[in-house]
Amino acid sequence: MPMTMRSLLHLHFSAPLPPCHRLLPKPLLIVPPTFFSKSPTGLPAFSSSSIFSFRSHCKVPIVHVDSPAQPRVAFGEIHVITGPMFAGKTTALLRRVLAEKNTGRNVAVIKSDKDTRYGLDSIVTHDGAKMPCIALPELSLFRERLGAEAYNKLDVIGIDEAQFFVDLYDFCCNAADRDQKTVIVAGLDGDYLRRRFGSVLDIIPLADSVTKLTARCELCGQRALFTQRKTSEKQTELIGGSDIYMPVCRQHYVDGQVVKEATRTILDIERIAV
Ligand SMILES: Nc1ncnc2c1ncn2[C@@H]1O[C@H](COP(=O)(O)OP(=O)(O)O)[C@@H](O)[C@H]1O
Ligand SMILES: Cc1cn([C@H]2C[C@H](O)[C@@H](COP(=O)(O)O)O2)c(=O)[nH]c1=O
Ligand SMILES: [Zn+2]
Repeated sequence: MPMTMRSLLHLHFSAPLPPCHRLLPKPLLIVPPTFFSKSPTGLPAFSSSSIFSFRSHCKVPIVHVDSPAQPRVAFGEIHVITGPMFAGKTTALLRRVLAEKNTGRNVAVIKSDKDTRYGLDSIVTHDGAKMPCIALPELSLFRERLGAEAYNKLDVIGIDEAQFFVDLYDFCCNAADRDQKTVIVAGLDGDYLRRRFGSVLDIIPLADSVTKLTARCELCGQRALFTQRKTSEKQTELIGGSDIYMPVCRQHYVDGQVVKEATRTILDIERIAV
């Protein structure tokens, strides 16, 4: 049964568009050639006059695809790499961006300017591997900092320390849905209390792929899923490396929390006793 014009338009416009699409240009109507050719019943799906009226009624650009098998790439991609500290997130990001660059694609890497551990002009792994990057307080400044012409030529955007970007969701949404970029995002899923960290978890529904990496537990060598803070600071954001944090398995995370609670209780008792 050939799709009728009304059902096609209903299908195309009935799905509610999520908020990030508010900035998008008018939606494209992508139709395969079969839409305007013979229908399975042998009757033309639409006569030439109805095509004209379809175009005049359909107030959105119509993009023909060459064939249903190879539609033109009209959208980008989002790939998320997450896990605890020392899991290899930056290493994986660096490798994927290099792989894209080696295929001739135009790449750029962004990191949060809050990450001052190794300077602001590169992303640096805990092993010391480096790649030039642009350090920003917010992702919305990227296009302006790079320049519109250079941005439009970009194929791949890498983002490191993604947990520090408050505008991660909208940036990724627009870069992939509107600007046809491949966005590769590396960031912590949880903070030292195993709570969601920034907006990394928010972009999971937008993602083509999600990779959760693990490190090695500093205390037993098992898979480390969590990051334990070794110091007593309580704020969520505290920049640092192995001086402040260590990756731990579930058992040693829980044990560590018990020790911290017991220590806190003893200190409170001593404080009261004085
Ligand atoms: N406990 C650990 N478990 C795993 N890797 C560790 C550990 N401590 C140090 N490393 C080193 O850290 C590297 C990962 O660094 P990096 O890619 O910057 O991780 P992330 O970005 O996830 O913090 C590993 O290749 C390894 O050499
Ligand atoms: C767990 C945790 C980490 N941070 C900071 C510490 C580092 O500067 C980065 C993570 O770096 P990496 O590339 O993943 O090694 O985040 C923080 O501010 N708060 C935390 O709870
Ligand atoms: Zn352990």
